[in-house]
Amino acid sequence: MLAPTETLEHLKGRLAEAIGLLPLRRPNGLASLVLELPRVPALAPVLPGPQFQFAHRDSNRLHAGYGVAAEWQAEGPSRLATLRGEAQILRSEWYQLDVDETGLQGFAMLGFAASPLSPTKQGAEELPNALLWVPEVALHGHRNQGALVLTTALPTSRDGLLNRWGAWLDRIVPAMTNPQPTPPRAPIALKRRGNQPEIAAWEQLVEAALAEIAEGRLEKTVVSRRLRLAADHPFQLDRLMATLGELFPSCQVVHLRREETSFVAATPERLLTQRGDEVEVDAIAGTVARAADPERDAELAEALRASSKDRHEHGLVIAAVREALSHCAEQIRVPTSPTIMQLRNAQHLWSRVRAKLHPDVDVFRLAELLHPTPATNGEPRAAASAWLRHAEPLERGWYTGAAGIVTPELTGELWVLLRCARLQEKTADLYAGAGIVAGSDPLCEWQETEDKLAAMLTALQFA
Ligand SMILES: C=C(O[C@@H]1C=C(C(=O)O)C=C[C@H]1O)C(=O)O
Repeated sequence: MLAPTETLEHLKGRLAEAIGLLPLRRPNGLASLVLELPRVPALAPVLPGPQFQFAHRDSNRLHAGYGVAAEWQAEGPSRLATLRGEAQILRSEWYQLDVDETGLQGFAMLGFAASPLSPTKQGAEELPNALLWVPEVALHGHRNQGALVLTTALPTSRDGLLNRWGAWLDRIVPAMTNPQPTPPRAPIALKRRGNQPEIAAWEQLVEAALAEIAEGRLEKTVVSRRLRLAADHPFQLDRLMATLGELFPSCQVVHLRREETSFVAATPERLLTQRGDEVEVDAIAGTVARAADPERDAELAEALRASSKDRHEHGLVIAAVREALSHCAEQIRVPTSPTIMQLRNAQHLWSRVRAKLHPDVDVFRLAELLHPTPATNGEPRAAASAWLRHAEPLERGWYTGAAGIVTPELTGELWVLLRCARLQEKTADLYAGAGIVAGSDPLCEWQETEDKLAAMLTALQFA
């Protein structure tokens, strides 16, 4: 195996050899150079500046990006259509040079806030409403194979590019070989700095949702809350990412950062995975806690499986996913009954829905059709969005939005942004929600959000 300095020299050598093969004088578009890595880290290093990371421990997949080679932002009801238009142009103008024949290529990050409309309440994001982002450096790892993908906007000069990309390699390659950060031995004390809404206002919010349901205007809605935590030292992002990966190996661990604020999640829920003409969607709704005692834990799971309220809540998500897919796919397959997804702090009813896509359906179209599902918004969709916009006292920002990876062919995988926090120095804002249907109890739903918040809260104690 190559030592870190040898890896750096090797990659710089490959860069110097290959740079002359790139069409740097083209008047527009992007050029990417794919360089094979002899060793792939489980996690991408956290560096200063704009970056994103998606790490999934169980499937050994890592996608990360640093710097901005190109980006497009959009807002409003046609935000995904706008970004699709940009991506279609990009697709025809993106040159990829895979000198090491890795079969890997550059990719973009697509992400968007819960609502396409501009914020009306306090606590707005630093992230734009919707963003398509091609990083200057991408790190791609799957099992033992990995690559660094360097990307530039065209036209550009050979010498300037050699310097820029060389400097990126100097920053990233040594950082990639750093040992995994060690978490503190004992959990750090975090102070609770208040909820939005507090419990009394939450009860009123749930009662108001139940009244909408009783009057037939809504069938389901998902109300959410924010918990502010304070630490006595700035959170360590690299430690947090490592801890989330360890605690939630089946979840997608996400980090998004443009400026000062880091958005971090460990989400169990995929909005969609598109592979060739196949699409997979997670329907996850219906939740109970975990119990330390295995017998009690199994009883809880059984009660969830048998609960008609939770099955109804779950069924609404399946019906909406089915309806969304009927516009772009056929052979929609839904399991006859949901299985139980067990996470450290909660267990959910889960159905994996699959379908065969019509030709020319891309990830933007799928996101537009599927998001938001009743798992995070409600049913009917438009009525639930409108009701939440006026009734929910917090700005969700990217919580319950989605983010993931888009390939140059415009396929990809997007994750619903749940079990997440916005971090700024020593402050963390955590978000969680609960689905309300007829029969929901406000205090049980509050407890459910506590269980969901516990995911990020536990991890933050080791950051
Ligand atoms: C809204 C959240 O989770 C969603 C709501 C669920 C429910 O109400 O049972 C379960 C999983 C998620 O789809 C959250 O984690 O904040």
